[in-house]
Amino acid sequence: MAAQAVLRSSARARLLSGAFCAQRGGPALWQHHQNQRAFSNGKILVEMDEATGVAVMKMKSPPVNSLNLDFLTEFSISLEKLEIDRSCRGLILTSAVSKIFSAGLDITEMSGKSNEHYAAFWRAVQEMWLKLYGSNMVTIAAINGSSPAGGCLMALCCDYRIMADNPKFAIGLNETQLGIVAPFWFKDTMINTIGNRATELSLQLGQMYPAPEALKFGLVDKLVPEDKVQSAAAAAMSQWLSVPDHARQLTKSMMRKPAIDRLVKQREADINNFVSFISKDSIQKSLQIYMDRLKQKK
Ligand SMILES: CCC/C=C/C(=O)SCCNC(=O)CCNC(=O)[C@H](O)C(C)(C)COP(=O)([O-])OP(=O)([O-])OC[C@H]1O[C@@H](n2cnc3c(N)ncnc32)[C@H](O)[C@@H]1OP(=O)([O-])[O-]
Repeated sequence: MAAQAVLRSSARARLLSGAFCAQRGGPALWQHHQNQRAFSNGKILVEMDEATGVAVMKMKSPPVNSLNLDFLTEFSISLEKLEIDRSCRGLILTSAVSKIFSAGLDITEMSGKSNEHYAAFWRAVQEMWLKLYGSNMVTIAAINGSSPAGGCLMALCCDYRIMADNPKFAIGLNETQLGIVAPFWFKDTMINTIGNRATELSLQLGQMYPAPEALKFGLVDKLVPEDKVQSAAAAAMSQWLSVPDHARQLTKSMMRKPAIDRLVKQREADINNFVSFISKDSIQKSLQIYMDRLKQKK
């Protein structure tokens, strides 16, 4: 629980100190409408049902919800805001972009930038993971589209995953396909979900799994028709919320704390590793080739 408590109190301290606010012009305010409260930071829309204590967070950064520095900052601010709101017990994470959950880390943030930029970017990726994986809320991913790499990581951070039953939508940690390496905490998150052997296969091959295969591997928990993803997530949420919060939270922390502590202990070293890796000429070349291929495929 210590890591959890530290996460919570440091999140609150940063929010109250306005560290993020000064930088981005302040957190968005709640708008009230009957039993609903909502706020938007631009790339993130949040609607909370006051009767159920469930917030739905929609990622809205077209064309592909790629995770750039702005997006990650807004995401972490939004999550902090919900985390410190005692009336919010559950979070459904989904996408407002058709056919895409998230394309993962924004590759342009990892190409042709300064080492200072890479360090700030990686810290924001770590922050997103620490907050989402360590959240006290029940978190359910409503995966309504493709979800490679960092998008898959976000889904894996949630307690339960429901995906649209469409073989065109794929999910997985495909980093090796780009010539880059998922860090140990991406790997730990996947091992904690699907086990060691399946993770080894997935990570070495950079495998993307179409939705039906993802279900077989346990990468997602349930497939439903595309138009039922949100309602299925809401139904699963009521089941999860029927468990007393304190018992569920302690159990979640018991399962996840070792992985969280591992990153907390070596955050700076992990940032340094990322910066020295990503700034190598050979890695920059690989990313360039991958981006060119993405554009040519059109
Ligand atoms: C060590 C670090 C660990 C790394 C973790 C990661 O997450 S690594 C990340 C690993 N992530 C991946 O490997 C995902 C790669 N992406 C895909 O596989 C597909 O884009 C898709 C399936 C998400 C959507 O297919 P679709 O046919 O619906 O859409 P489309 O393909 O036509 O793309 C539309 C526009 O978005 C652009 N763009 C796309 N993704 C990214 C991105 N991540 N970033 C930036 N830009 C991206 C794309 O170039 C195009 O731009 P244009 O030409 O309009 O200027």
